[in-house]
Amino acid sequence: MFVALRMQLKDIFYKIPLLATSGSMNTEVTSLTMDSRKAGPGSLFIAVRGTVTDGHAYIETAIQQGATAILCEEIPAETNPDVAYIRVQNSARTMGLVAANFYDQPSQKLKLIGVTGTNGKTSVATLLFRLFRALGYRCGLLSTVQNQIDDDVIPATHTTPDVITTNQLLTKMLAHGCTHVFMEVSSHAVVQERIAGLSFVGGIFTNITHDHLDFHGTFDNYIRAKKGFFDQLPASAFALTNVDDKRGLVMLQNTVARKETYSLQTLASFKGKILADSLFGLNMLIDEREVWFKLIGQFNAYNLLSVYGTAILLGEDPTEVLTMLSGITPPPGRFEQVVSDDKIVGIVDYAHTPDALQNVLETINELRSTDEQDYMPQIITVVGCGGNRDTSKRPIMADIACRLSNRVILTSDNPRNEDPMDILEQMQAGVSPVDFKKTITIEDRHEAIRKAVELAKPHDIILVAGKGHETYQEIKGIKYDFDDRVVLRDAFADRRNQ
Ligand SMILES: CC(=O)N[C@H]1[C@@H](OP(=O)(O)OP(=O)(O)OC[C@H]2O[C@@H](n3ccc(=O)[nH]c3=O)[C@H](O)[C@@H]2O)O[C@H](CO)[C@@H](O)[C@@H]1O[C@H](C)C(=O)N[C@@H](C)C(=O)N[C@H](CCC(=O)O)C(=O)O
Ligand SMILES: Nc1ncnc2c1ncn2[C@@H]1O[C@H](COP(=O)(O)OP(=O)(O)OP(=O)(O)O)[C@@H](O)[C@H]1O
Ligand SMILES: N[C@H](CCC[C@H](N)C(=O)O)C(=O)O
Ligand SMILES: [Mg+2]
Repeated sequence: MFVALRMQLKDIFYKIPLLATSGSMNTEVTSLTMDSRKAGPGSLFIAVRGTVTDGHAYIETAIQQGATAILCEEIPAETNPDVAYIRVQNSARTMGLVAANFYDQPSQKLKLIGVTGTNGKTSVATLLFRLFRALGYRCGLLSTVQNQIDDDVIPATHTTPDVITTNQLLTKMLAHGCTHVFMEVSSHAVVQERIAGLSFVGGIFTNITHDHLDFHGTFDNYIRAKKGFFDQLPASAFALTNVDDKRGLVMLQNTVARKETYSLQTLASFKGKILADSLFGLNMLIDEREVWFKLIGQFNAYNLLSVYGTAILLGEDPTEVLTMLSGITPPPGRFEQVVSDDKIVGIVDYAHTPDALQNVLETINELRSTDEQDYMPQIITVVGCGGNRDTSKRPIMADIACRLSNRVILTSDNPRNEDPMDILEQMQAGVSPVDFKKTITIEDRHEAIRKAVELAKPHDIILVAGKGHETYQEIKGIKYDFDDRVVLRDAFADRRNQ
């Protein structure tokens, strides 16, 4: 059911602090937008200062396209008498409050849980979504891979959508009868106020390591951004943190939410222990109960523990939660295995940060040594680093790949607007002279994966890192079809036919 929205400015700005207004607050608004290109008759255009340009420069364009009201930090020198202008301190933050009022506070009408941290957000949010569906609830998911309303998949453009889109999606979720929504909260989203005005019942912190220093400048700023999410939680919410992470408690320093912890190493509200970890899954002890899970690796033990803790904090029964959780599969592109007929194990994983790459490779190294055959399988890693993103992680990731693999093929991963060879040279700079002979540099990712398959012998493990679920390779503004899993599968098939 689609209900056309129509609201007067005085209702949209109910209880929102304003610095100045010009024009009538009885003006009717039928849509919200922060992009002049999407403004139409009856729009409220919100001028936001961005990283590339300033939305204030597009106020006139938005009015020409029919916008009847403008929310901004600076009212233009020349105003249009038919348009209402509202000046506020921070238009990005106010946009969140406006969106919540316009859509009638959807986040307050369901249980919204946010997940933040460098790695594990998609994994934890998706596991929660799958768990709560298995427990019988109608659920929503906002994640890097996709947004979802029960079975209905809505493509995602960001890890955390802009706040107007989020409120629209929450409204659809409510209409569908969803009671629980799990969303990723990226550090960009916190800084850009994409979560302003949302009402969370809980927040989860996974971990924090090196990433996005291009955007945040320093590691301290990055920590502050993640912490900003917990600072915003209300007293009625819970804040669940990983105390095995050095910054786990820092995250909760200033929150008024109820503090809860999880750990594999120390005393915590939710305590877990790994009993066995293999290519078939994890055996863990959680709250004195022994359970087998389908996920692999220590990092997934943390993800599972945070999911368990969240479910208990939301009032679910421990035994039922563990029973359901033991049957749940990982999200796409997270340690996804593609095995050849002659038993080469391909692993496609979204590890695109130094910490994630290290975790995945350490896991592969540990699991490899427990294999039964006489032959010690070789690890061949195919990896690249994204263009127009944090440059400082490039040499570090190449070094980690070399230290933890027998062969490394350096290749492209969404070069975007950069020259792929520049990125590859920056990666090569991190490789020690001793390790250099392990590496081959092949700019074309397709060729790189085929080379790995050509080099592999039965039982070897090929890790294709960085793109996981992605189905494109972005080069100079164009997204070409590309899927690591498909390329790997095709290369295995060609090997069989040779
Ligand atoms: C660096 C960054 O985060 N950019 C985001 C930001 O864009 P921006 O600040 O560059 O915007 P801008 O181009 O300067 O424009 C400023 C304003 O003018 C408006 N405008 C602009 C042009 C015009 O003709 N008319 C007009 O109205 C724009 O709509 C915008 O409101 O705000 C936009 C609207 O919300 C986002 O789409 C955009 O995401 C870009 C595409 C992006 O790639 N973001 C990535 C880095 C990101 O956000 N990633 C995180 C996950 C990271 C992780 O944890 O791994 C995510 O949450 O997805
Ligand atoms: N708890 C964890 N700790 C460390 N590494 C993890 C953890 N969970 C997953 N990983 C690794 O990080 C990769 C990305 O995981 P995931 O997609 O869940 O993270 P994310 O935080 O959503 O990433 P993004 O910032 O791109 O949205 C996985 O493919 C895996 O290699
Ligand atoms: N959310 C992350 C994903 C990075 C994935 C990697 N494949 C890349 O393109 O760098 C980003 O937009 O920075
Ligand atoms: Mg994610």
